[in-house]
Amino acid sequence: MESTLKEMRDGASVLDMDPKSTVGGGVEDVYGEDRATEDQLVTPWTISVASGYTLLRDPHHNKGLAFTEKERDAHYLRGLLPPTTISQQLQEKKLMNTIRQYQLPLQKYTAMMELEERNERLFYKLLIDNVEELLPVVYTPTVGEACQKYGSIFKRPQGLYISLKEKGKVLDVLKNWPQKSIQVIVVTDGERILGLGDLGCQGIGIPVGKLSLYTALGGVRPSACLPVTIDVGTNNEQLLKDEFYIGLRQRRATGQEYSELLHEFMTAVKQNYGEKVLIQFEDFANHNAFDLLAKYGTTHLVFNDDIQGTAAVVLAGLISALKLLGGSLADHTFLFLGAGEAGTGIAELIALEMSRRSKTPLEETRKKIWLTDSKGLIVSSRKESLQHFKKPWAHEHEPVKGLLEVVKAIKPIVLIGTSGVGKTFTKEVIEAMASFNEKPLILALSNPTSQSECTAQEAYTWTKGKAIFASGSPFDPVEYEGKVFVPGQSNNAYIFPGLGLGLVISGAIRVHDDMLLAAAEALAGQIKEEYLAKGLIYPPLSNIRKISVQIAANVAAKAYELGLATRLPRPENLVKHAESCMYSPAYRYYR
Ligand SMILES: NC(=O)c1ccc[n+]([C@@H]2O[C@H](COP(=O)([O-])OP(=O)(O)OC[C@H]3O[C@@H](n4cnc5c(N)ncnc54)[C@H](O)[C@@H]3O)[C@@H](O)[C@H]2O)c1
Repeated sequence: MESTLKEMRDGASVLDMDPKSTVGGGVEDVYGEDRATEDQLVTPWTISVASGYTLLRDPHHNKGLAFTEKERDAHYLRGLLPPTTISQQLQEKKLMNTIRQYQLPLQKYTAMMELEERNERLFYKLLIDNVEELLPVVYTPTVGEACQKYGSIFKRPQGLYISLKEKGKVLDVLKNWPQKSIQVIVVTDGERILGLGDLGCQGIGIPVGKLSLYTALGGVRPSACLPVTIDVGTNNEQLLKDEFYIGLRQRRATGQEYSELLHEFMTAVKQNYGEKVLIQFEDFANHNAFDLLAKYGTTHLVFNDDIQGTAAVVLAGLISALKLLGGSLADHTFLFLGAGEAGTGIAELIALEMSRRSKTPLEETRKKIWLTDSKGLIVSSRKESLQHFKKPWAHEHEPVKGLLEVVKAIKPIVLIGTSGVGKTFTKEVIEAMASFNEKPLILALSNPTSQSECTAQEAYTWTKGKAIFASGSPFDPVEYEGKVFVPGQSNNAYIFPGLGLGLVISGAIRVHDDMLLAAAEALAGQIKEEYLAKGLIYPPLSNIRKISVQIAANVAAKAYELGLATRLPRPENLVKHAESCMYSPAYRYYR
């Protein structure tokens, strides 16, 4: 153990250590806490053994009133806690009672963040057991408000801040992070936070939230997750004037200065953590997002959730919806409002799936898909002035402006909102969709709720109950003429945790489009007739850990098939293997 500790202190990768110390060749577990079964004793290692007051203030090992009598004796806790001993279940009950009493979502968010800083396992226990209730608290929509007000609610840094001040020293900054065996990094530059625009350094709330879902929904160990904000300034005037703003007080650096800092970060990550660390780009503005993905996609294990994760979750919903609509994807026409990262990313994956299934060239299958941006329908006469990622969608058609006119001209069966602008699916638009479709499929994907293109209530009432509806942020069930409609949540939270787990357990070194298709197919495979009967095109989020296992296994299988996996030999049963690698929040007993 002495030598292991020394290696940890020196930053040696766990992969360099005794191979028996890893879980079945899967997710590494430096502390051995997930390796032992729950009735075995484990040691609460930090760098030294934490005990007494320090142990109570160490969120990784603190159990509060759940410390047993024996542990209180062995770890110098006598007198530091009131005499009662309670179970993790009772702690969970108490905290859920408290959280439910808060009226404002932001109060619930703050309570959850404070819990994470106090008792990490209890935080994850709450999140996993109450996922449908707490996902909107730690993730969209509340995380959006938290980012907007981050300066005021900021208490302890929850991630790594890399600003222009750190240029030339990024590797040293990474070394300051206490955990050495990182497997997943979520990084943002804060320029396009949800549909809320440029929130600069305060965008850190998004990587923090996403990574808590990597653990809760995908089972990646919390200590293997690293949230990062790259701070190159902000163009948000309100934040620049806000005395509580926590970021650099300057306008955004662009061009060479921007790309040099990003490049230094990408290089340092690979140098410090190796080739198998997953870097998820999150909420970058589209003028950088596509270029970063293209630039680093061939040298790093990178993934853009807005472009690729959204695409996989929407494709999964569409594959499920075919059971209600009939026919194949290629038999239908799709229209997007919004031709940015999410819109073009989804469109491309749909076209790819159609192409693979019908053995038709991609250029042909793209013609079933139409996109609209702020200037109207994307058509060939606009091609010269279009951004590069919009060009493949410039089909032959006369120019059309206004969504209602576009809907009438294209007559899609699927209408997808990805513009980030709320209330754009008006009554007239939705009624038009219902006038020529028996079952129009309406996906209002923009986040948070305020930016949703329409509400679930509007979609069901304006189509007189004909619509199949899903949205990016959650909506409650709607009763229309005696029937209850349950809106699905088309959110990439269904995909990225399982996808990440699949990449980690296979030791994948690149993300390939076929892995996204594999993830989408695994998710679609989880939809049952009973859900479809209620109008749901996604399975309930309460099953998410099981869903993530299926996604991880499918993604890992694809990684092995493509020769991109490095954890050899390939485990025979990938579903069982994925399951066995997942983090459990149950308390461990300390010797
Ligand atoms: N549900 C999910 O899982 C999910 C995932 C990713 C993104 N999103 C949401 O999708 C939205 C867009 O994200 P993005 O990354 O694609 O942003 P983006 O900035 O890359 O793209 C926005 C697009 O909308 C267009 N647009 C803006 N105003 C418009 C208008 N009035 N009419 C028509 N088009 C307009 C822009 O020209 C651009 O093409 C955000 O609200 C984001 O939160 C949801």
